[in-house]
Amino acid sequence: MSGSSAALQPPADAVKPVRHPDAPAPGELLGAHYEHCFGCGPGQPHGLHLEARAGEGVSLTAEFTVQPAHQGAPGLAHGGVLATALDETLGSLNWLLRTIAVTGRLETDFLRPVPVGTTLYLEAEVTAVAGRKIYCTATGRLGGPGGPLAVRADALFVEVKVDHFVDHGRQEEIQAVMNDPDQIRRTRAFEVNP
Ligand SMILES: CCCCCCCCCCCC(=O)SCCNC(=O)CCNC(=O)[C@H](O)C(C)(C)COP(=O)(O)OP(=O)(O)OC[C@H]1O[C@@H](n2cnc3c(N)ncnc32)[C@H](O)[C@@H]1OP(=O)(O)O
Repeated sequence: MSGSSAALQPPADAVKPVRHPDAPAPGELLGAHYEHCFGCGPGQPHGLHLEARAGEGVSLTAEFTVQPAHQGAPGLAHGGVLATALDETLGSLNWLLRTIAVTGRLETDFLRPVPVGTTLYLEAEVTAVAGRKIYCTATGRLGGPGGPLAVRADALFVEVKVDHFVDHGRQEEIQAVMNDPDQIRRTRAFEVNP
């Protein structure tokens, strides 16, 4: 069974999402938003190393190859890892809106088992925006963009300020980010250039 709950139905005053004029061009790789992110960071040995690429409008594609470290059952991807891949892909959409947002709700359907060694081809798009609320949807297919549908998700992201991370993140990691001028510049650009 699939289909999102009432909590993920955009309200009547929701509007269509608008791609930010400074969003990466269609086809461009988005790059990691944080080196140690479990979803996309190159500094996480057992992370997903998911690579997202801008699409048309407020959409993107992403790929993730299931590694032995991602198993739940023998030889199969753990469902939580697959949910992470969907979450990360959906979160990457916010680069196209140039908005900082975190997952408020994520509803996932697991339709087919995903073996270790499989590359999951993900597609995501923002469907509606209502104030700070960003509604989006994603699919993951086996072996190719036209392959069998294995997972899908609907989600609500909520826009936050950079202070969200500064206030709640562990001091050690926050300080390390604060000491990295490139990271600060990248993040602040979202706030002063909405
Ligand atoms: C450095 C940069 C790097 C960028 C970093 C990017 C990281 C991306 C990583 C991938 C994505 C993640 O995993 S992010 C990590 C996982 N997520 C989190 O840690 C978020 C934890 N939750 C929270 O911090 C909070 O609950 C928030 C921010 C989501 C919402 O709190 P808030 O700011 O006080 O806002 P609040 O008033 O409660 O909610 C605003 C509106 O959203 C609705 N809303 C909120 N939550 C829900 C919900 N679960 N289901 C339905 N609706 C909800 C409310 O009803 C309300 O609607 P209305 O009354 O206005 O109609």
